[in-house]
Amino acid sequence: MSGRWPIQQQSNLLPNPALKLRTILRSMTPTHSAPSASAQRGLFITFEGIDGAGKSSHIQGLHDAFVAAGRTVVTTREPGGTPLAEKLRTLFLHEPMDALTESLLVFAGRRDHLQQVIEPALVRGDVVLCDRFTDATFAYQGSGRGFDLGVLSNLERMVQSDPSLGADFVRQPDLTVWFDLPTEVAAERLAHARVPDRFESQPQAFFAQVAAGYAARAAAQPGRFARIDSNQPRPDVWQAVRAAVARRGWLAVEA
Ligand SMILES: Nc1ncnc2c1ncn2[C@@H]1O[C@H](COP(=O)(O)OP(=O)(O)OP(=O)(O)O)[C@@H](O)[C@H]1O
Ligand SMILES: Cc1cn([C@H]2C[C@H](O)[C@@H](COP(=O)(O)O)O2)c(=O)[nH]c1=O
Repeated sequence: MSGRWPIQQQSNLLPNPALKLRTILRSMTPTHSAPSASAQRGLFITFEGIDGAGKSSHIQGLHDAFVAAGRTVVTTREPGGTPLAEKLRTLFLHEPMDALTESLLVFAGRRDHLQQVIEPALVRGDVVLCDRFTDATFAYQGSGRGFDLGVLSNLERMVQSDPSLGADFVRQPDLTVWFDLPTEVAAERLAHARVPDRFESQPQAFFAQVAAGYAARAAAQPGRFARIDSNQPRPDVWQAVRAAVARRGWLAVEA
């Protein structure tokens, strides 16, 4: 796959610090398109699913489609998205820790990411495409690790609040594209893909719990979620992703 996001994904495997820094900074740099005629509302779109569900190429595809439609796009990821949060990501993915520590690390990075990257981009009217966000914390730490969902809800409210946007404001994605794939298919795909990190090396039973966590979040907020059947050839998955965005009027329907 071409473009900058895959370069950043590979940074986990590459110990070269200069390359890592370069790829992180790239992720924070908006891709500018031709100026549009009128100011547009910012859009916050997140991408979720168990490891190996196949998000990556479609994030790049949506990036290209929004730029072609005249939008400025920021492509980013969690854990990560800022220099501080990328440092936390490295610890998160590679150091042993319990579920509370995982949750605190990921929400600390999220706070920085929101303040430094996501909220400013939305104020500018950009499209923010974020590979994973808080639904991943509920799915992985909550459902996967069995960590207290009430504590996660409190952290979500605290970290995603912004008093300048209202006393009760809690930032949520405008759309969450959920790539749903049977755990055995994801395991098969990952077996051929890369060296596994701390999460990717978990057994299928863990991913079954994570998948149940995503299903519960989607059932609780059906308007925000678009479930994509990822157990199809890549072009069909792409059509479904594009249609989910087009249905909301944010991209034209593809001919
Ligand atoms: N529709 C598909 N059919 C077959 N293989 C696919 C499909 N989509 C992606 N893959 C392959 O599955 C593997 C995982 O895909 P990808 O890295 O895009 O998943 P991901 O959801 O971004 O994973 P992670 O969240 O773990 O980074 C890759 O080797 C990719 O080439
Ligand atoms: C945001 C977030 C992520 N995780 C897990 C999910 C994945 O296994 C990794 C991130 O790797 P990716 O290849 O970039 O998808 O981290 C999590 O456990 N909790 C979270 O909040």
